[in-house]
Amino acid sequence: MNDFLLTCRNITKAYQDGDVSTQVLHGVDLDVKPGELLAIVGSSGSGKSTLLHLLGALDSVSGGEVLFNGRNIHQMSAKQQAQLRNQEMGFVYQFHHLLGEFTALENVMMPLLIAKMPVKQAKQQAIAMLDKVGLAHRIEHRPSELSGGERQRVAIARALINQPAILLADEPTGNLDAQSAENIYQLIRELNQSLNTAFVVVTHDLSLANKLDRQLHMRDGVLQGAHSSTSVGEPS
Ligand SMILES: Nc1ncnc2c1ncn2[C@@H]1O[C@H](COP(=O)(O)OP(=O)(O)OP(=O)(O)O)[C@@H](O)[C@H]1O
Repeated sequence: MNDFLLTCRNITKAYQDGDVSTQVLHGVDLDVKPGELLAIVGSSGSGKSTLLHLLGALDSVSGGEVLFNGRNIHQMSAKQQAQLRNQEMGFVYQFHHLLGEFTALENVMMPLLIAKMPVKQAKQQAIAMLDKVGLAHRIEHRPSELSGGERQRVAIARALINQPAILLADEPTGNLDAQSAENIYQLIRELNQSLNTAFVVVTHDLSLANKLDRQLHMRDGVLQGAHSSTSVGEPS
């Protein structure tokens, strides 16, 4: 047993397309502590998004294991994985994936309604979360009526509404100007402090990566220097 929220041991991933197998991850080890802000950087195609998907059980591993609070998430049933994603993990995708026909408020309420919370309570909590991300004045706007930075903030609010222990974010500042990117960083820091949410952020934005607690480099499907400084386990 250890104190890590998320642990990866020797994860491998190969994509199979007919007879062609593309090995993308070559044995990734990673430990994430509760409340840690971790950046994963690396060149395009090195496997960062692939790893993020495996951390959230959005795709299956070819080998190795991912433990969340000591539980192997790739051995869970589809139903258990869905519950894990709805209640214990949050995701912010590269292109936010907000539902265009719904307002900011409805988008943020959605995970609560999926978790069967009564509408009135879900609405109150979603308004409070949108207030936390600085969008109290935009709750009735649809994604097309929001700026890029505002959309990212709605996506973050939606990802955090169930108070997950960890948020997995793919390029949360991608396509944003410097000021909007700085605002997203400030938001991550504030939410981390007020909710103790751990963040694993895949990013090309080095100014964001440099401000987080720890930065790891993905090179050719291997994460360099991935053991936490307080890890007491045997180095691999
Ligand atoms: N579904 C798939 N089938 C086959 N190959 C894939 C698939 N998804 C990704 N790959 C390959 O896996 C490699 C890693 O992709 P991944 O998206 O993880 O990289 P990345 O480091 O996140 O890149 P970027 O910084 O450009 O987003 C790439 O070479 C890509 O072509």
